[in-house]
Amino acid sequence: MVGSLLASAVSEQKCTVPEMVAYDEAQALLAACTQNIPLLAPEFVSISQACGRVLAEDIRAEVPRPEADISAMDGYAFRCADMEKAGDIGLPLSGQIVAGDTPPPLEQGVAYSILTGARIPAGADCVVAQERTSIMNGHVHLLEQNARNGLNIRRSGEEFCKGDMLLGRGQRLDWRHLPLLAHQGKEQVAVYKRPKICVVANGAEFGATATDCRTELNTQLLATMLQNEGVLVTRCVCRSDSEEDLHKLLHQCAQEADILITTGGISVGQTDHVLPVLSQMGATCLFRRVKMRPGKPMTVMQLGQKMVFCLPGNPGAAAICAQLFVVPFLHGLTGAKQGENASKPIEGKSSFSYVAATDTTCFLPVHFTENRGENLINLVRSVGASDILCLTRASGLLKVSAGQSLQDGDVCEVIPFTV
Ligand SMILES: Nc1nc2c(c(=O)[nH]1)N[C@H]1C(S)=C(S)[C@@H](COP(=O)(O)OP(=O)(O)OC[C@H]3O[C@@H](n4cnc5c(N)ncnc54)[C@H](O)[C@@H]3O)O[C@H]1N2
Ligand code: MOO
Repeated sequence: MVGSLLASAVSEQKCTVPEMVAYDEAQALLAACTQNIPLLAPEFVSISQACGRVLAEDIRAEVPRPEADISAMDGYAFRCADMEKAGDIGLPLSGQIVAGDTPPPLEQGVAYSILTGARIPAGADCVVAQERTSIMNGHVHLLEQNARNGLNIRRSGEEFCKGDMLLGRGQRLDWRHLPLLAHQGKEQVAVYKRPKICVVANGAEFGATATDCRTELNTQLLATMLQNEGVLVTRCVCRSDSEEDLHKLLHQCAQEADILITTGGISVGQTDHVLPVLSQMGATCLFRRVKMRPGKPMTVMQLGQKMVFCLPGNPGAAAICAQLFVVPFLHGLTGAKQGENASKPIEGKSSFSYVAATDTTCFLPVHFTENRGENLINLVRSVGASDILCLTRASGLLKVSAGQSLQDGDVCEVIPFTV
């Protein structure tokens, strides 16, 4: 489905781009490509199914909140002027209002008992909390002279009025948004359709018969990361180094998915078949290899009308490339608001120095500590692109552009991980 939406973006992109692109250039190529992709089609889902989905419509209030003037306390509703006039005698209690009642107007010179959330009767202008009163001979007396107009009354529309914008198109829905939709009496809401993504790993080291067997990690890592973005993900592993097996699997995945994500098998080794197989299948390159670390082999292709993200096999590099390239692409596709979805950079002060090579943009795993009100950015120990431990110790990535030298004390921005 995304496939057809990608049609206009595919254009005549052959491998005319340079062999290896600078990081910013790779991002620009992808952003330009994303811009040409129309947003996904909307569909209606029930509110109970809407969590994690991206709104495809603006939601304006049709019903204000509170819906009417209501009491903020369990207590007594009356007219201030009546209470003042009654003095020591107090006001006779002549009714009880609970939440859900539509009370009759307040008669002259009386008080009603009222519960929190119940509608204020017409004519009452004050509610005094129960514990600030005493009842004697069926009359309400104030313990303090604190009654005033509007006391403990929540006015209709004080939270929002009819016509106010509640949620904007592109908002990713979570538990915070659902009460607003329910309040507006919505049973169904328009959300963008979810693209189907297939994550494909490969390598003989994941086969049961391998003598030096390894645990396949990346499909779990990537599927979980991307599911958090509200897409539908399936996982596949080619557990051999056979080009044929890989071809079969990728062909099958391409039939079923809107977007393909491969991991591993894209470097220059004899068993790195992913790119030749995709080329055989007719895929063309948006860019091939990026001047970045980790993630140098990162490649993006287009297979007919489908995007193919070829991530490195090293798990740390795969995770970082998915955060930097795939997640923002998905946000663009679903119209999800970047800021709302945790891609907003966080500012801090570096507690270390680092010099990036002249031709390589570096992404460093970092975490924050607080020091005298300042956000300090600390380098997390990492042994390189295969490191999965450092991901759990880091809260995001510090970008040091090619040729840049970062000084201890420099103010910079961290790209937080989406979690
Ligand atoms: N001669 C060169 N060798 C390498 C280069 C290079 O430029 N020239 N680049 C290095 C860089 S940088 C990276 S990153 C890796 C990427 O290679 P691949 O993407 O082809 O990945 P693989 O070789 O298949 O695997 C690398 C490493 O990661 C492990 N791996 C792979 N997939 C998974 C998975 N799904 N779950 C867990 N672990 C996985 C694999 O077992 C290897 O240990 O190439 C360098 N080499
Ligand atoms: O660039 Mo690779 O992803 O460093 O190991």
